[in-house]
Formats: sequence, C-alpha cells, structure tokens
Amino acid sequence: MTLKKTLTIAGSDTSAGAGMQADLKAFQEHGTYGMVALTVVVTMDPKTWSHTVTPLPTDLLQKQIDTALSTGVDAIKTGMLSTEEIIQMASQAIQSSGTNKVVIDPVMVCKGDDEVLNPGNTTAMVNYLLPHATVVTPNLFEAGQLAGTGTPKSIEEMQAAALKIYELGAKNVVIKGGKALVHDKAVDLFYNGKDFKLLESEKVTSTYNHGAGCTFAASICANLANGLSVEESVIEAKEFVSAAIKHGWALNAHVGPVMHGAKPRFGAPAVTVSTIPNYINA
Ligand SMILES: Nc1ncnc2c1ncn2[C@@H]1O[C@H](COP(=O)(O)OP(=O)(O)O)[C@@H](O)[C@H]1O
Ligand SMILES: Cc1ncc(COP(=O)(O)O)c(C=O)c1O
Ligand SMILES: [Mg+2]
Repeated sequence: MTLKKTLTIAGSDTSAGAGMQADLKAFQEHGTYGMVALTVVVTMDPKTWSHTVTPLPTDLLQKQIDTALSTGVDAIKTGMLSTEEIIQMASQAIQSSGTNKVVIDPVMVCKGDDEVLNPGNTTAMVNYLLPHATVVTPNLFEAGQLAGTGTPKSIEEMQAAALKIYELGAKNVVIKGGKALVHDKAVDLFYNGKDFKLLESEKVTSTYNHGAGCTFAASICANLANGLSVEESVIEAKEFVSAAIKHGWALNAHVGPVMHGAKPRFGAPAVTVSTIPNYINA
C-alpha cells in the first residue's frame, strides 16, 4: 500500500502544539505520509513564555525542499515562513512540485504572543503565494492584512475581504472567525469564487486552542492529497479541528494546545454548513 505524500514548509513550534509538529500530527491522523521542510525554530522562554523565532540557513531550507520534492509530493501546505526570501523559496518549491493541491496558511502572528511577525511579509505572500493557493486559510487579522482592509469584524466584512483575497489569485478562501469573531458560534467563511458558505460549530470557551489554525490547514492539505474535493476537505478539517479544540488541554501555565488526535478517538462536534447571500451586493 502506498500513502499520499504531504509536505509542510513551516516552522518548528518547540512546544509542539502548532507549527510543523501540528502539521505532522494532522497528516498522520489523516493517513498521509507527512514530510517537513523546516524554515524557522520558535522557542519559548521557560519563565515568561515569550517567543523567539530563529530562521534556519536558507541553503539548508533549499536542500530540505529538494529532498522532499524528489520523492514526488501529492499536496503542499505552507506555515510560518518569516522572511520574504523564505516566502519566495516556498513559492518556487510549489511551482516546481508538480502538484496543484496547495494550502497556504498565511501565518503572521504567534498565538500566545501578540508580536506580529515581519509585517513586510504580507506583500510577499500576496505576490508569491496567493496565486498558487488552492486554499488560503487566514484568521481575521491575517485576512485584513492580505486584503488591505482592517481586520474584519462581521460576516459582511469577512465577505469583502474574501472577495479581495480571491481577486489576488487564491482559488478558494477560508477566513477563520474562530474565537475572535463576536458570535455565539465558531464561524468560518468559505468562498470558492462563486458561493459564500458559513461553517459553524460550537464555540469552545477554553483557551486551549494553540495550534488550531495549523491543524485546520494541515487537515485540508491531507484531505486534498487523499482525493477529497475542496469543499469536502474544508468541512472535514472543520470537524477535525473542532474536536481538537474541544479536547484541548493545558501543557503548562502558559499554553494549552489542541488535542490533534481527538476526532478519531472521541468523534467530532456537529458542523453546520449554510450558503449565504453576498451581503455586499445585497
Ligand atoms: N474557541 C473555539 N471554539 C471552536 N472552534 C474554534 C475556536 N477557536 C478557533 N476555532 C476554530 O479553529 C479553526 C482555527 O481558527 P483560529 O484559531 O482562529 O486560527 P489561528 O490559529 O490561525 O488563529 C477555525 O475553524 C476556527 O473556527
Ligand atoms: C512555528 C509556528 N507556526 C505557526 C504558528 C501559528 O499557530 P496557530 O495554529 O495558532 O495559528 C505558531 C504559533 O505559535 C508557531 O510557533
Ligand atoms: Mg494561524
């Protein structure tokens, strides 16, 4: 039996809730063969938990990419890329990979740390990554940065941002409302260039959601590699991450990661999918 091969070009979260650690766990739970091209290492001060992002030498990143692509990958996901040079390298990797199943998770902020990663990266993501995205998965802040609008604060503003991000080249856009959107549910907006759909699940009140975005995007990547449609991939990823958050736990006093393998062990909360009108043109 052969497995579908999924490559994540991402950073290491030493606390293992997010980053390539989350990606590999999600890949494994979806039955794909996960590989990594490591971009940066994120470490946390044991006392204050403040984050330090240390990039790897770019020639070492290129060697990792070359090795992984030589095996023939079925889908690629990008996570924390941290510099414009690394973003361009990821773009070149995607273009030479031979796959058109590409999930861009436009990581700009480390949860648990309010520091925005290199703000200059947004232009590079727009120019070098969005045109190659099968699906892009920004949270509200990241969507506002990519769209050049303020952070969306309503479904309508999420629709406006999704339209702009689609026009920038992404074939499908999922803007994650998550905890940040003022709503009684955890709501994500999915736009495929034609229809707007809301994906809703129960909002978990705990703060044990570190790694949710990475887990969500990696699940979409694995589902695409396994042959699911974009919509099927996104809906299953929503179920998967909803279960992971529901069973999130405290690693220490500073951080609570999701439980990446919750869905196959405990089942998933219900996710409702509804098509909504384009409120902007309504
Ligand atoms: N408290 C929560 N309860 C349920 N689902 C959540 C919660 N927070 C986030 N999610 C879901 O987890 C996924 C990742 O969203 P989010 O955490 O906003 O991304 P990021 O980690 O990139 O900031 C989305 O599907 C979002 O709706
Ligand atoms: C290496 C790395 N990638 C990505 C992220 C983003 O994580 P999230 O899934 O919470 O968006 C983090 C956050 O700390 C990280 O350390
Ligand atoms: Mg994220």
